[in-house]
Parts: sequence; C-alpha cells; structure tokens
Amino acid sequence: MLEKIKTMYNPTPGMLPEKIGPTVGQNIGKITLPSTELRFYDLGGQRDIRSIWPKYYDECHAVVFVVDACDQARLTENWEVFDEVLNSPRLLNLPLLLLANKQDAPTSLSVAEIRESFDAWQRARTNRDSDEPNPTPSQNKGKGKAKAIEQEVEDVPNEQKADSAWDDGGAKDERMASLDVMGVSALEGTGVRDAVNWLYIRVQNARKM
Ligand SMILES: Nc1nc2c(ncn2[C@@H]2O[C@H](COP(=O)(O)OP(=O)(O)OP(=O)(O)O)[C@@H](O)[C@H]2O)c(=O)[nH]1
Ligand SMILES: [Mg+2]
Repeated sequence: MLEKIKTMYNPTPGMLPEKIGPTVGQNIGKITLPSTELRFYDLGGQRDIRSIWPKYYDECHAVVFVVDACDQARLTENWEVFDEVLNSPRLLNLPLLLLANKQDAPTSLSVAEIRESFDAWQRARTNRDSDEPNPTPSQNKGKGKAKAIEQEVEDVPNEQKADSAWDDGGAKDERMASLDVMGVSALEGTGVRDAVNWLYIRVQNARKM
C-alpha cells in the first residue's frame, strides 16, 4: 500500500509489488501535498510485530488500518486486533480509516461485506459478554451469588479492568458510528487517491480544531 502511494505521488516510484516482502519493523514514506506533507509509518502486521504499534501512537495524527479483504479465515483475528486499536485511548480522537484491500481480486469482500463482518463480530462479542456472568447452578452451588461475581471480577485481566474503568464519554460509540471504510487495491491503485484525500482532509481539519 505505502509503495503504491509513493509511486502515485512521488517522482521516484516505490517498490514493485513482486519485490515487497513482509514488513519487519517499519517502512517510512513521505508525500507532498498542497501546504501539507504526509509522513507514513507502515508497521508490519505479523503477530510478533504488533507489540511495537503503541510506540507510534503518541506521535501520529491519523491511523489507517489495512485489512486483507480476501482472507476470510483470518477476519476474526483481524477484528480482535482492530478492536484493540479502535479502543486505544491515545488514538481515540484521531481520524481512523479502515481499508479493505485487494478489491481487484474476484474473491475479495466488498466494503459493505467488510463492514457487516465487523458489525457481526461485535454483535457476537456483545452476546458472549452478556452470557458470561451466568454460571451453571452446579458451578454456583455453595458459593453464593456474590462470590460468583467476585470471582468473575478477579478473572478480568488487569488491562481490561483499566479499560473498562476509563470513561471515554461515549467517544467509542461515536467512533463506531462514524467509522469510515474504503475499498482499495494496493496492486492496481484503485481507491488509493480517495484514501489519501480522506487523510489529507481529515488531518487538516483535525489541526484546525
Ligand atoms: N491481489 C492483490 N494482492 C495484493 C494486494 N496488495 C498486496 N497483495 C499481495 O498480498 C501479499 C501481502 O502483501 P504485503 O504488501 O506484504 O502485505 P502487508 O499487509 O504489508 O503485510 P505485512 O508487511 O506482513 O504486514 C503479497 O503477496 C502481495 O502481492 C492487492 O491489492 N491485490
Ligand atoms: Mg507490509
């Protein structure tokens, strides 16, 4: 994606798709637009590399999350990761764009399907969460209700506790309602200018506020 952006906006083209390997660490790119320079930090998506993402959160002005719209088998994993990004307090007020990549491929999910997949994943999680504090009578025997609830609270990982204690004033819900999803093909370049324009406008607007 970043290499395509470089090719489309810079005098020196970015790497050709066949030369691109998995991103280990970061790739940096810069494009110049009227009265603005956009600097991109492309971070690898592999599991072990994701832990470096938060190191970039304080400095960035917008986030673009690229999903492989052909890889349906990994969508659940994808949404788990995306949800973490979405809920990172340090990113909460920044422009966030979800890109459904590989729109050139016949098997790719459309923007509408990607959005629906995320919504469905969220609904399933909400249902799961509301089902959880429901121990079976045999599990509950002798413990009493209060004990059972206490146990559940203890089971919540520390990170999650901090997260739920943190009051975002409804910002998460607002973000979900206004989440922008766009279709792109990093291979063919379709949708890439729309995505860059989106970033350009949103970053400029955020600056004015
Ligand atoms: N058909 C199609 N294939 C693509 C497109 N973009 C990337 N690919 C292919 O998908 C594979 C992974 O591409 P990468 O650019 O390495 O993906 P990435 O998201 O940067 O992966 P990491 O760097 O590991 O995070 C490669 O085989 C690419 O050729 C696209 O728009 N269309
Ligand atoms: Mg990469």
